[in-house]
Amino acid sequence: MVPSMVFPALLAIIKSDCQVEASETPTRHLAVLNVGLSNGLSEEVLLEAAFATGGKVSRVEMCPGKSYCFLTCCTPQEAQLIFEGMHNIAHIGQDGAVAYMSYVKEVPIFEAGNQWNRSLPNGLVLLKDFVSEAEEADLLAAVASKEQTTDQEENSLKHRKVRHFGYEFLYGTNNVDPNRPLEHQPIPRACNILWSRLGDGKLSDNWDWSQPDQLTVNVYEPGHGIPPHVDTHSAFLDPILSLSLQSDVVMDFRRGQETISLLLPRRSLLIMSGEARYDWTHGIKPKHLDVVPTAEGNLTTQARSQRTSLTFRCLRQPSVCSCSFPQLCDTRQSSKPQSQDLSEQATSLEQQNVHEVYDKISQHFSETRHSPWPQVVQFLDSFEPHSTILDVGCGNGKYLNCNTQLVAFGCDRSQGLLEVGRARGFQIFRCDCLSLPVRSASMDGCLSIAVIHHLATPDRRLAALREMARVLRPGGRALVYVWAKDQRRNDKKSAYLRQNKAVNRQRTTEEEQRQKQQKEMDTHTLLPIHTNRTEFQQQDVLVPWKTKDDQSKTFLRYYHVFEEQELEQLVNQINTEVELIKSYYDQGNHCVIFKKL
Ligand SMILES: O=C(O)CCC(=O)C(=O)O
Ligand SMILES: [Fe+2]
Repeated sequence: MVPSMVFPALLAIIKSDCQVEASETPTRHLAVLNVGLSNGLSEEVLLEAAFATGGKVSRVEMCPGKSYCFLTCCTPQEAQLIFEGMHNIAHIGQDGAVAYMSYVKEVPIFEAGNQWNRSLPNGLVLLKDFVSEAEEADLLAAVASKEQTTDQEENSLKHRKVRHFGYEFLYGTNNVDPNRPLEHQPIPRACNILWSRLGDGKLSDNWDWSQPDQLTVNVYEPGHGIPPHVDTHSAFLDPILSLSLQSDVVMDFRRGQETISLLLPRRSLLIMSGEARYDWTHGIKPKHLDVVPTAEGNLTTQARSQRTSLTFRCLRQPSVCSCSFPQLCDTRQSSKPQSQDLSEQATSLEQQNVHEVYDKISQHFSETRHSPWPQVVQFLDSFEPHSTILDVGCGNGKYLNCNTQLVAFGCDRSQGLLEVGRARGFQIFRCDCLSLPVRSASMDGCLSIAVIHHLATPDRRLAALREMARVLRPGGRALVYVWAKDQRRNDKKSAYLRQNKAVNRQRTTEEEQRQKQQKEMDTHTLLPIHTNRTEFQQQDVLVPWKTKDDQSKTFLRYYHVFEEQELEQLVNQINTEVELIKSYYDQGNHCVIFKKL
């Protein structure tokens, strides 16, 4: 079969997208059509299917926002194994997408996904070959021995099996009870070989402890993992040690949206201290295969086998943490009021930092919003004359008269902005985007431009999309724009970042003011105040708005800035039958068009 004859349309798309040419004879490279990030499929499910064919993959390129991806093998023969085992045969992911393959002459390289070539989080140290194979066997025997597990059943609820020594780690509270040491189950003596190996080095200079008093043993079968977490600050001192036995595994460290993956080889010791212990989460994805870097700088897949890890910690007493990393610190968090539930907190945040702010800044805000975005206009122009369009969160109504052939309505929460729009003669009404007073299936099109990033929980953002899906008629289409966390694409700064240069002179005073405001707020909120016209460090932020007349007066608007693919994933969760028909990045915004089926 000549694949390029079979899927000319799909191949034409990848050719025009990434200048990749199909090859009629086998090469090392395969394009996998119909399998990609935009149809919700991950590298992992793809690799499992490829692995099952017996062919070995040396590199994977998932393409941001696309429904295809690429695999590279060491030889064309390997690629052929995968081609023959998968093309039009393999059903990938939960929905069973059929994989269509084609040999290609080469593979494009995308910037995304390179979480390997980054430097490690500060305070993270990996000591390879920390124990010998003989010591590994002794340690495994010591932590497995039956006499020591008498008063504790292995806990299979957590998938992986866990066993504790010294003190039990209580998963209900994520803490230990210092008054209840496991008297009959001390840390096995076999572990003592480890401390002398650490004791004399510089490594231990900043440590809070010299010998651990708590050990958790985790036994992972292939496919098991541990969710991203931080070991409770108030429960344990610095550092945390983890010895890997029996199998390599990849551990992911995350801070905000940054992810760094690290291969923990069998018999290595991982030391998490300082920032790595307090400010980054660590976790292991529940997978059978890991993607690991090769010495040549490629990626390859590696099957996991059973892995046992020994995590050594030392209790903190009293259990009050005084670290300087508030983000994940339970001591800091618990001093904040926690009385309201999440949705109440979300509504009050939106009330204070969205609705009230827009009401106050409406006049000035409206003056800064005049030129319509070309791609939004293009979307509006794609409708037949006399189509009904609802702009949800229409602000001053600038999209309502772009195409006078349409019957366009707008709605907004902000009384101030509505007044501006009303004065311009638009048909607008006041409502909340979570409950549109509009009949179901009545609109040909919906717009939501820079609106749902002001909603403070994923459920509320999804609910807003569902409302739009509800009011669309079958066949109707919606366009949604949200602010992207990533304000730079292909090395090009968004308009928002580009303004930075112009205001450089003010920068220091702005930054000082921001820090001052942040200090004042710290006692009741953990949301960071963003420094305007710089890249986003976090997804949930307060963005300052300075009024025109009184520069000293700053309003803080709440934003949830979106990660790559986050908006697409929300669209996939809308229950009404909708189809994502386009997603793109436009000057600092993630954008989707979806259609009601
Ligand atoms: O398996 C590991 O290496 C880590 C275990 C861990 O993070 C924990 O038990 O808190
Ligand atoms: Fe941990």
